[in-house]
Amino acid sequence: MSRASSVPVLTIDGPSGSGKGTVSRLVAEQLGWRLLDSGALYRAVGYAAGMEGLDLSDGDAVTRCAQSVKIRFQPSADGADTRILVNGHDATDELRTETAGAAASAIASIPSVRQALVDLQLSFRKPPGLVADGRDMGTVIFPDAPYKVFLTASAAERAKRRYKQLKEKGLGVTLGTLQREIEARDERDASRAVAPLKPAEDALLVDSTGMPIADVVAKVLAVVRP
Ligand SMILES: Nc1ncnc2c1ncn2[C@@H]1O[C@H](COP(=O)(O)OP(=O)(O)O)[C@@H](O)[C@H]1O
Ligand SMILES: Nc1ccn([C@H]2C[C@H](O)[C@@H](COP(=O)(O)OP(=O)(O)O)O2)c(=O)n1
Repeated sequence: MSRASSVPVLTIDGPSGSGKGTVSRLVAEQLGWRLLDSGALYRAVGYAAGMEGLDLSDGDAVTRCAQSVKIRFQPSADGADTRILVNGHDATDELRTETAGAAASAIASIPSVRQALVDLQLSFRKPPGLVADGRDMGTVIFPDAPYKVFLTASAAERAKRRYKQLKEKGLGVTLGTLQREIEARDERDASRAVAPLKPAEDALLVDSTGMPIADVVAKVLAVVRP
């Protein structure tokens, strides 16, 4: 799937709440590499399909939406925050909700939707390098990446992290519901026929349960700079 390229890629795949987004951003900053948040693309398609009033299980309609949607990552002037524009609308806050995560997971199981996002993802591979965060970065999109990590943590810890994160954003959630939602999403992402959530054979497995973020970042950076 990926075209031959000499530009290095570090892939960071794993389940929801394992810390992929946080670790990818910090590692990309340290390396001075670009960042691909592939989950945001699936979230944006789910969101755009919802805005169009589409039935998320209507594969043809959602695929047309994925082929035509305009997604733009717009970094703030100081680079500390990135806004995500979907068809010109700043949808950053809506995209972070668990509802958007569940919609993303649902449309992500449609093979033609995944296919519609391939070229866009490959286009992020530019010098000096790319850190790619998702579910199938090391297995499907960048199988030739020289550096691959699969980041996990226990479901209980991932739910607690997400609970804290959403609470801080003022979103009303309960820990029990969140853990059930996370487990349901893991199950769907891991059991789908195309590009399921699973470690690449050549990925380093990192279990971040009980591990401070700085230690995870150091471990992942060491994959690129031993
Ligand atoms: N090792 C860690 N220890 C404690 N909290 C963490 C750790 N890694 C990430 N977090 C926190 O967990 C939440 C979810 O992390 P995030 O990077 O969004 O995960 P993912 O992208 O895998 O869903 C964030 O609030 C983040 O700060
Ligand atoms: N490369 C990817 C990235 C995300 N997805 C799907 C499956 C995920 O449940 C949703 C949302 O992904 P995202 O990485 O934003 O979610 P988390 O931050 O891990 O909760 O999108 C995918 O199928 N393939």
